[in-house]
Amino acid sequence: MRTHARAVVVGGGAVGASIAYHMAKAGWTDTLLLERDELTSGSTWHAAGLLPYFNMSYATTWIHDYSIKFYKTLEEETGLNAGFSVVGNLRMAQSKARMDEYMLYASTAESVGVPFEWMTPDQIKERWPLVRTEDLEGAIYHPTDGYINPADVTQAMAKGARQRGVEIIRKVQVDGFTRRGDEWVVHCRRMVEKGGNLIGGEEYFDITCEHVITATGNHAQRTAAMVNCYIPAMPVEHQFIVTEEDPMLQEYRKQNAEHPVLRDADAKWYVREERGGWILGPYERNAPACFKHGVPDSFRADLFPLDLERIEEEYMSMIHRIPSSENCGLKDDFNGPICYTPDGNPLIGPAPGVENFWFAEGFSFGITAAGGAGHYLAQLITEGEAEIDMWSLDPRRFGAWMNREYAAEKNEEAYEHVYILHHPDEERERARPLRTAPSYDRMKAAGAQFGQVNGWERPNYFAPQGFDDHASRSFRRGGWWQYAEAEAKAVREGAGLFDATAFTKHRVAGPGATAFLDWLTCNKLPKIGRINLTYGLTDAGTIRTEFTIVREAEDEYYVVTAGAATAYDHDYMVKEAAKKREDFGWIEVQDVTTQWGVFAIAGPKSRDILKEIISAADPDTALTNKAFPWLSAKRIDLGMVPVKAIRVAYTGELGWELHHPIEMQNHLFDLLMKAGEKHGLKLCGARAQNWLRQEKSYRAFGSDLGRDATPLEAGLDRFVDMDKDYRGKQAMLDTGIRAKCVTLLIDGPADADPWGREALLDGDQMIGRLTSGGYSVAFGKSIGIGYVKPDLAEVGKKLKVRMFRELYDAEIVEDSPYDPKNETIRANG
Ligand SMILES: NCCCC(=O)O
Repeated sequence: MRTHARAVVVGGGAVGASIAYHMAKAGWTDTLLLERDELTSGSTWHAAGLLPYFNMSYATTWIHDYSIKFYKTLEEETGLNAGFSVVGNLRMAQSKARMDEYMLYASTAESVGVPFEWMTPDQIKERWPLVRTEDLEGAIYHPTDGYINPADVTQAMAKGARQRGVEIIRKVQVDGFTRRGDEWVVHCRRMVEKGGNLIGGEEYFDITCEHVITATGNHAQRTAAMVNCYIPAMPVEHQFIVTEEDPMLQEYRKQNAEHPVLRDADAKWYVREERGGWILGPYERNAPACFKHGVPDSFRADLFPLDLERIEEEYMSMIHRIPSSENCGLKDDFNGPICYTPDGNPLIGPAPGVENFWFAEGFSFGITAAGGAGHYLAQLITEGEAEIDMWSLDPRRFGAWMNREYAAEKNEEAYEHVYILHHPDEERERARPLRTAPSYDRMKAAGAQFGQVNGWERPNYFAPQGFDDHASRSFRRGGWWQYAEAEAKAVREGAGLFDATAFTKHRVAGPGATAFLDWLTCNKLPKIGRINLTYGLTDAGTIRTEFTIVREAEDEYYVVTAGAATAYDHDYMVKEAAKKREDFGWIEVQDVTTQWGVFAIAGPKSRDILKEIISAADPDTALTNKAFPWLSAKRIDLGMVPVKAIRVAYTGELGWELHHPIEMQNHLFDLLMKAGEKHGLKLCGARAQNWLRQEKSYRAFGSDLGRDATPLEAGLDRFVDMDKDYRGKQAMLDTGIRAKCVTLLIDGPADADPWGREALLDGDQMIGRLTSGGYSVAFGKSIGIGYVKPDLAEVGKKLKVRMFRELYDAEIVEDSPYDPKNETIRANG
């Protein structure tokens, strides 16, 4: 019996098999895969096997692209034919808005290099006459994807893994994990078998390893609980039905090739051919989450009963779209659990708070994702970093505040959203409001239209009462655009107040704190009372986290990071601090996010407003440049509220962040609003802020800054100290400059701004893409931040940006096109 492996993969579905294969391919041949039943016996066996390219997320698009290309190579390597039918993928649109959605998606496809074509209704009809097209606007067509046999592709990957040295052991149940020194002990149980028959009784044994990777599908919550984690990976019932043969389809097929997989997103279904009939896969409303409290042990390769009523609408719409299907009876049905997460993306990466333990859970597109997920996760484990930015899939993007009830609500919503029109300005509605700052009700009464960051409600913009945000959403300038424009102007001309309570805040203190942060980040640490913007790097030298560090005392720091990244940053700092305590001394890392509310006041009038409420011997001088210089931090008192005031403003105007005890937020809000009345203080939201920061070329973590660019590529040289040593420095230098971040002013269409994913072209060559986009009130045109080939990153360079299939002029401008000398930020008074 095997007692040790370098890596143990738990779960023998498509994802687990792919991970084992890719770990071995990466050189970790001492990998063991454990499966409690037979390979594929979880969700894999009842998956429909679709391999769609279409996905709005970059990381997921890369992953799907890898899978599709990889599956095409498997037969040659393993001799097993996985049944890949490269029939293509026709995604139909019933409305202009849907075509707009496809055009935005096409930006992702174009920048990743995924082939696609546009089709008119007539072209569809000509090629596939069984499809009704008179109510269609058009379609996007991917010729290179299709579908595969899920069980066969899993077996092929498993065979490939074995050929590369992986051992696969079936019928082994993992009951727990214990950390022993630097190792994991995997506690296993096996049913005693003889000659293929269970003969009763159980065998218990342990396997030790360096790394554990779990791909346990519907069992994800139980698996995570074994290492004291909660992850919101919970299955939702998904049904699909198979019809009897369609005589008209059979007739058609005598002369023609198979139909592509047909997707009528507006009708919320896919349809593909299956043995002369059709498979219909609906993504209907009201599909229930299941196994909220775990999968019963009795549920093995089982299914739920079909609920035909729930999918009646989608069934009828298939008949509308393919009239010949009306006469086909129902031959078979599947209603099985498919794992979801609150945002519909899988969880691929480190387990929060746990060393050398990796999740590959929550896959709702498991067959399409398996190949790429295995490949990039193996890179992450064996090389320390993947070549794509995996942040949007990182398990730590979800906070520790989530629970089963939340997951059930959101995962049902994610299921329903598979085919819903995804406006880039969409805000999903379920499980809200949940995390609210105290001023939420006041903001709401003032017209706030909220978005969500890590569950926190945060105003996107303020509109008159009765304004319908949902109806205002668009791929172009939505109904909210005018309010964001007014807010952005108010900040440039007067003053605006933003709620930034969602920011992640940590206290890092102790005798080892200074040496630790100095090693963790690439900029010089600030002096006491000052702040610095700085970056934590990955081992590949790319940007892992953006930190605003306030030094409050010699060994005491207040560290502010992105609101979306609380668990991600906490996990990173805690794990790294634990490793460095021996070298540096005691380091305390405490998440204080929920203790501090944050307002940001910005604009030329912001000082005048604060003067009215500051408790100081001389309010007129307390906030001057001398008393309170730019990039410094101080404790001040505003009314009765003790405030950590930080002189920065993400909008690029004179301003302060006011970090205050969260329980005093309403008092502070009322004070600010009253004092601001005569100065025209305007409540503002994240949309205006996002536009304003682009005028200053302030990069946003998560879109402009991520694990695929070094700070030097991101043009952040002024925040990079070349003299000191820090994590990732050498790798950053070795990487060189593969692409360069630039700001562009864009003469786009009259009714739209870029969203930050559009392709950039030089002539007809794609040379980069936008990572942010919006509108500039200072220049009266669209603006964007993006990455281009380094030799083209010259001020004045004229490029084209593709929006809605058309090319528009874009020009690279000097960084910080608004107030390049920072005069307004430094304004005295
Ligand atoms: N399991 C994914 C089904 C949705 C789609 O292929 O469009």
